[in-house]
Amino acid sequence: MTLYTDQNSLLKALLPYRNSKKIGFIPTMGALHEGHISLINKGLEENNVVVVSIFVNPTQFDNAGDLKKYPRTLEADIALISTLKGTVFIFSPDATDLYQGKVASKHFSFDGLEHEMEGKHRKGHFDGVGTVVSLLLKAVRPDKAYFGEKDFQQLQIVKKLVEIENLPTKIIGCPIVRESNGLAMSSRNKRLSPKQFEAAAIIHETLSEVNQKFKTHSIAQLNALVQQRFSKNNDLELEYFEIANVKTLKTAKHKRKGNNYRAFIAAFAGKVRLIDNKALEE
Ligand SMILES: Nc1ncnc2c1ncn2[C@@H]1O[C@H](COP(=O)(O)OP(=O)(O)OP(=O)(O)O)[C@@H](O)[C@H]1O
Ligand SMILES: CC(C)(CO)[C@@H](O)C(=O)[O-]
Ligand code: BAL
Repeated sequence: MTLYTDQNSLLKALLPYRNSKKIGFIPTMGALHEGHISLINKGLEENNVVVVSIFVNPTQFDNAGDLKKYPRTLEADIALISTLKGTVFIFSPDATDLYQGKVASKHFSFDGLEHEMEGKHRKGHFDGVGTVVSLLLKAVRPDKAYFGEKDFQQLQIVKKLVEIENLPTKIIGCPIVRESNGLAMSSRNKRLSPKQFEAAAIIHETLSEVNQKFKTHSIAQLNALVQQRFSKNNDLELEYFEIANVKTLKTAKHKRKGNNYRAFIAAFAGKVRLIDNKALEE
């Protein structure tokens, strides 16, 4: 493991890998957990070197409190990555080095993907994500970059970004890694009290119930079921539940033959916002 805190030294270190070797890339905001490690290990299996960026990107936050409280655990992240087998470069720049000037978002159109779910509830979020991922992909120039399905909408948007910007990187989606109670691993889980952590299992339980009932129930019935389940829970507040088409991410009101759907939840445990999703089997 080697730590780089500026683009120039990272780019120099990557030079010997540029021609015949493969470079894998895992962008993160740090506070690493087993979900991130699964992405890094996949990157190590498929490439000669893996770059892990650790950068809490201010332009994708619409909530100053969320940005301030975002867990920052660089020393522990370095220690965790040091236990892995293979060549890993950690890239942990400051905002001015990465943005090379004004720390601000560019505006993107991702064929409307940016207006759904997370886009509706976190203003400017996908402009911030698009801006920073574009900067990172242009700097690192990886063969493959790995993103988790926990942030399924982000994964689809990043695939669209490389298409729009004609970038050569292949975007790989990776399955969601969960805690033993089913809660999707997330850096923000570190902010949950033990009680909230247990209560948050309702998110995955609900998605699993929706999946079990998807064949036999209408979307309206499933919406009602989810609202009712959350209304009985005092620790979690539902922000949205949506069944959406996997390609357009548009809300599905009725099931249509030949379409694939996924169920999505965002919920608050106190001030901590959690998201999860599940593929629905017909
Ligand atoms: N449980 C998980 N399983 C698989 N991939 C994950 C998981 N959690 C995060 N990732 C992926 O890791 C990458 C970096 O995510 P990020 O650093 O934002 O961590 P996070 O745990 O999603 O944090 P948070 O949701 O609190 O921002 C993203 O591609 C994300 O989808
Ligand atoms: C892709 C990303 C690293 C961009 O800041 C972030 O949105 C994340 O960690 O999912
Ligand atoms: N993992 C998604 C990054 C964010 O919540 O801003």
